Amino acid sequence: MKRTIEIMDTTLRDGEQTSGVSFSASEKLTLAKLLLDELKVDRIEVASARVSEGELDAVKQITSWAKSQGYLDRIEVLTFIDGGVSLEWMKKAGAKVQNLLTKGSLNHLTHQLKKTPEQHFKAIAKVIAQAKKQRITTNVYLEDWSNGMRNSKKYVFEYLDFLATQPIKRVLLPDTLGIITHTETYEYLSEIVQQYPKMHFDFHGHNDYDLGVANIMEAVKAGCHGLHLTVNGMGERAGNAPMASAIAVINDFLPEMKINVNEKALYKVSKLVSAFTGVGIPSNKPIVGDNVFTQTAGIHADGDSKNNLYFSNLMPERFGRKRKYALGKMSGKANIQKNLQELGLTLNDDELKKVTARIIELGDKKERVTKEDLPYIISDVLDTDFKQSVFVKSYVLTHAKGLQPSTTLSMEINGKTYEENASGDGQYDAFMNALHKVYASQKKALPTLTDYAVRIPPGSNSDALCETIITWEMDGKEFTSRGLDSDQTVSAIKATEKMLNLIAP
Ligand SMILES: CC(=O)SCCNC(=O)CCNC(=O)[C@H](O)C(C)(C)COP(=O)(O)OP(=O)(O)OC[C@H]1O[C@@H](n2cnc3c(N)ncnc32)[C@H](O)[C@@H]1OP(=O)(O)O
Repeated sequence: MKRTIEIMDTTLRDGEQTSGVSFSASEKLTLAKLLLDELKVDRIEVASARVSEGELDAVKQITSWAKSQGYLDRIEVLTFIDGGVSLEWMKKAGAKVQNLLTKGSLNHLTHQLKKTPEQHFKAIAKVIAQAKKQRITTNVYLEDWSNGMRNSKKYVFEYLDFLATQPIKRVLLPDTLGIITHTETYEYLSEIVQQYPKMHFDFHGHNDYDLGVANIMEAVKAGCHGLHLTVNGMGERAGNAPMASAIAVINDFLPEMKINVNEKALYKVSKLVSAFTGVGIPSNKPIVGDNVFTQTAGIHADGDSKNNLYFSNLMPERFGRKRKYALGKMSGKANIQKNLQELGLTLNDDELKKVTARIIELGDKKERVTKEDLPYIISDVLDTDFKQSVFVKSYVLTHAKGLQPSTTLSMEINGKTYEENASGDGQYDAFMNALHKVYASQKKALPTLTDYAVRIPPGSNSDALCETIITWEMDGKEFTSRGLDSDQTVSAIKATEKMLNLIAP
């Protein structure tokens, strides 16, 4: 029978300890719903007690929603040994599970709390008893436990002996500074799990040596019952073990384990956390990075069409994503064919060679080429019949202090001229609102904008040029268009004009 591993997400507590990150109450509530209902993690840690009024409000909103869903026992708050102050805070917040922060190393106990083990255990027993009286469940963190195992093992086991006598639900073992190797993780946890077979142990890994995922894997093998993870590996310093990679590793390499997490929701949650925190996802971040399902080299693209030679278990569709084929100087015919197929275009061998040569030439100049540029390149290289049918003819963009930005827009579509005005939250938003009016007047739908990135193009030799790359979605298909101009809004409008021509009948 498979052994179930509980997944506790701590993006909203430990993840928020990323320098410069602060979630608003409504963002915390939105993420709490997504984490429990769509990603289907078992538990979430949502805040540390006592932090601020804003945190209190956020936890109140989450507990009130969770209560209505019957989820209160899945919402956890980190608390302190403070004579009941944290418990009072929890009561106000309506939370029912505390993760009590205690000292897992003699070093921390002696130098930070300046207590003896006996004094510490007595104070902890008091908080646990108080919590029990208030019907609050207690889990206990042994902060700096990994250092404790290295330097004060006798203390750790004395402490665990004491905890075994206490009415607690789980023992939470953090590698607080991310200092242990995968071998130590396995060794320390095996010893503990075997010595206390009736207790539940969670492992909480940090990523300071980039060993977060390796360590959670060993923790599971050693018999741990739960893992703490954060979306995108958010967290203090180098962050925590990242959710997406950890889930894929458990599913693919530990088939005797069962987890409830829904792989298909990993990408969506990752994007939302990135949007709320303003912390970008590195393009090579496993599972969720922009580039991780893109084949760049011509040989790889070719092999994909020949018995799926370059496919692995890590299929993009598992995570709600799609394989892409990059265009640039490392492209061969196969990359271009794959992109043409998606656009519904066909070229003969000779044409394909010419287009490939042009794309390599553009790549050599460090130009970014997207699938959506192909019709323009083909038309240019082969002097063929890609006729632009949609033109942004002219526009006025206004931006004045104290007034909403607005746009007056004139478009030509299949030879007919349309004019509209609209306001918006920014100049581009106003432009899009005017565009929507033009298309609505013809009963035509526009794609949804799903991503918008602005950068200085590499190799442009001028910081006055700016490139806007917009990702769109329509009828389940995702596509990207690109515009280049010295003005940011104009570059976005150029990218939008390209998109309009691609969807034009
Ligand atoms: C494993 C982790 O990631 S732990 C993360 C825990 N969460 C947080 O720290 C949340 C953010 N922190 C805060 O908002 C604040 O630090 C608060 C509200 C918790 C406390 O603020 P302050 O009262 O100003 O104290 P300060 O931040 O200086 O914390 C140090 C005090 O906490 C004490 N302390 C350390 N660990 C604990 C503990 N487990 N339980 C109780 N007190 C503790 C220290 O001994 C020190 O006390 P002292 O001033 O008497 O020497």
